[in-house]
Amino acid sequence: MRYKVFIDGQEGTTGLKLQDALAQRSDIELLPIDSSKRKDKEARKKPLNEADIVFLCLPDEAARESALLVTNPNTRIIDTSTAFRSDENWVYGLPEIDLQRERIHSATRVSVPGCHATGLILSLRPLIDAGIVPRDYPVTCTSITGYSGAGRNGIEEYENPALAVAKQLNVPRHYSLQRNHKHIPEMQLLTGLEYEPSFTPVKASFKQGIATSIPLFSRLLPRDSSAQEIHEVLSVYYESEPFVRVMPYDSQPYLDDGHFLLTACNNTNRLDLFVFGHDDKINIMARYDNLGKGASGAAIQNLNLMLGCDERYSLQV
Ligand SMILES: NC(=O)C1=CN([C@@H]2O[C@H](COP(=O)(O)OP(=O)(O)OC[C@H]3O[C@@H](n4cnc5c(N)ncnc54)[C@H](OP(=O)(O)O)[C@@H]3O)[C@@H](O)[C@H]2O)C=CC1
Ligand SMILES: CC(=O)N[C@@H](CCC(=O)OP(=O)(O)O)C(=O)O
Repeated sequence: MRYKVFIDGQEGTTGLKLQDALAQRSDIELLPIDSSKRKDKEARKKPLNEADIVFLCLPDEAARESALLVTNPNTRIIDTSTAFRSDENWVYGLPEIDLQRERIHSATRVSVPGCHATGLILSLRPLIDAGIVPRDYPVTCTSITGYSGAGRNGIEEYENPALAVAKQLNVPRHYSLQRNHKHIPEMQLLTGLEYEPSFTPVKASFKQGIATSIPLFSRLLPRDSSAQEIHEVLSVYYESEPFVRVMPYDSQPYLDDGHFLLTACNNTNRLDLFVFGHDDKINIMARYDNLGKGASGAAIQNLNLMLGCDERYSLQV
């Protein structure tokens, strides 16, 4: 069986990566669209409704518009934008938690998690489910990401030497300083936290790779859980996951002279989870490719689950 797939937004960062990966697959026929018509509503309607699976790789507003253009009940949609992640009619595409894998398999509408949200949710959800981190814990998280997360315009800005000098883009930049980043609603919804996490993203002058870091204090946890206990819970939770690797406890040997290498999962769909800590202080870190498990890789993982084929098909571990 060959599935018809249409990528709406196929000339953008996420769309291009998806296209490259799917063009190699014998089980998929990519439906074309004339480049000059790619923003034309009428021209998009045809492939949107001929496809078995549609990927939306568009800004939020355009994704909402395209989803409404799909009237064929047999067309299933995978959306990479923020538009539907908190929508109860859509399945959140993070198979590693709870019953999401089964839900994704039978879903007609799947939203791909936000890049920053992926690290926070995978770090905390098992601990909240186990009662180690209480739902009212005051969670804070810092995430450092490569500039490709900002899409085509962001990439052009960083890769334009004159602009990069004028705007001092060689220096890491904090943003969403009002603690209002667009991933906060999905972070709260999918962890079940009572309060919004205090989330600080930082964009830096490297293209690809992301790392989230979440500090916890044993004395604020109901069972005074230690870093080692937290490591054990995460290891068991993700034991059989193909893409989540819980690294050995307090992995000093994996560090470069005490420094964390956040690009180590680039060009894979893998996410590495680390637990560091001593005495009262615990630090949970996740590293992955913002364009892999943070975007296109996660989109392909969801596609594989929806089609019932090997979850790892065309993905690097
Ligand atoms: N980059 C990343 O790491 C991640 C991105 N995402 C999300 O995925 C989506 C795509 O992001 P990304 O690929 O980075 O963004 P890009 O800006 O690189 O690409 C978006 C594409 O959509 C096209 N487009 C814009 N408006 C319309 C429209 N009305 N109709 C049809 N096409 C349109 C753009 O064309 P043109 O350039 O000509 O305007 C561009 O080709 C976004 O919602 C983003 O938030 C999700 C996870 C990670
Ligand atoms: C570097 C950078 O600006 N990153 C973007 C997120 C990229 C992303 O993947 O977010 P969505 O999937 O929700 O669009 C940001 O933090 O807003």
